Amino acid sequence: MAPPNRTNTIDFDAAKLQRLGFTGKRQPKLKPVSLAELHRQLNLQLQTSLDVERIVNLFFTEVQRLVSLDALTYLHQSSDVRLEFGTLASHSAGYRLSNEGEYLGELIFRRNQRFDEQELNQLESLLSSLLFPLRNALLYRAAVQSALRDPLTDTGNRIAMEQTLQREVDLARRSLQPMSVLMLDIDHFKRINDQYGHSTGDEVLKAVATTLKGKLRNVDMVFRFGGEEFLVLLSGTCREAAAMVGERLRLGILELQYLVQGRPLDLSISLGCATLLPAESVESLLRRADNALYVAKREGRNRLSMAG
Ligand SMILES: Nc1nc2c(ncn2[C@@H]2O[C@H](COP(=O)(O)OP(=O)(O)OP(=O)(O)O)[C@@H](O)[C@H]2O)c(=O)[nH]1
Repeated sequence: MAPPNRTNTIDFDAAKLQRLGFTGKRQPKLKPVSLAELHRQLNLQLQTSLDVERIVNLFFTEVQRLVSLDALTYLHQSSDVRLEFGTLASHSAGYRLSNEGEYLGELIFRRNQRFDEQELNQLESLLSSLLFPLRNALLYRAAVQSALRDPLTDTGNRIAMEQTLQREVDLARRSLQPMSVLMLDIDHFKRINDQYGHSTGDEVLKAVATTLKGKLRNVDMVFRFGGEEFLVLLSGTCREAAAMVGERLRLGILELQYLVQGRPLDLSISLGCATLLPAESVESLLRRADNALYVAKREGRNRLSMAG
């Protein structure tokens, strides 16, 4: 038998907030003292962080003082957030959270035992304490992310690249996993700007970035760290696999049919590939990738060169 699932929509406008227990009216069968106390505690605790994961985890832990749960899932696709706490269970109660039209994600409570009406009322009431901390954390996350993105190509910017590289190098060292980078540059990009204008140049940059992203796995990261220079970070990737990815990207750009004034542009990229050596620094890894890129340019462009 399929488990009974409940999906509800909650719009936390002012009226709803009142209905959830701030009107002074007692709700049937609720435990007003402990519910009120939990609201008070949640209001204090959830304000202490701007981290979405920490807030949802705190909420999951605290709510269990009133309603037992086995798991909690929180999803906010456009922010790229998917959180799972606890272990999967057969019964669920899902809520679509929004505040005055602003979508704040989906929250699913899960449990092996069916939820009763009183528990659902309590959960719904407690959700109101999550609302504003969660909204603030999502806004903060969006602000941080936009500070790390290149708005033209929607790839990571130089700051993001530096932060991520250091983290990934540390991780690769600790986990003894390989890691490679591809540094790439559009060939004769200046000619495109000179011949067709800067805005066409911008459109070409966007098309190249989109093609690169389309040819990579989700876990691979693309950064635009200079005018027409990109870095692809390939975690868990050895030299041979990185060379294959580099070739795939080179061919992808070569096959890109970008039309200007009805005619396809001749587009190509040159790439330098370097694989992290034991105890190597980020600076050294980048220097080797840059040297390899220089070799690819010198040897005629539209090619991949491997760092020694
Ligand atoms: N449209 C546009 N052009 C940019 C941007 N950033 C840098 N550029 C241009 O990119 C060009 C880079 O030129 P070069 O460094 O000479 O390189 P190239 O013409 O690609 O030649 P090779 O790399 O040697 O193949 C310059 O004309 C810059 O003005 C940008 O954001 N938009």
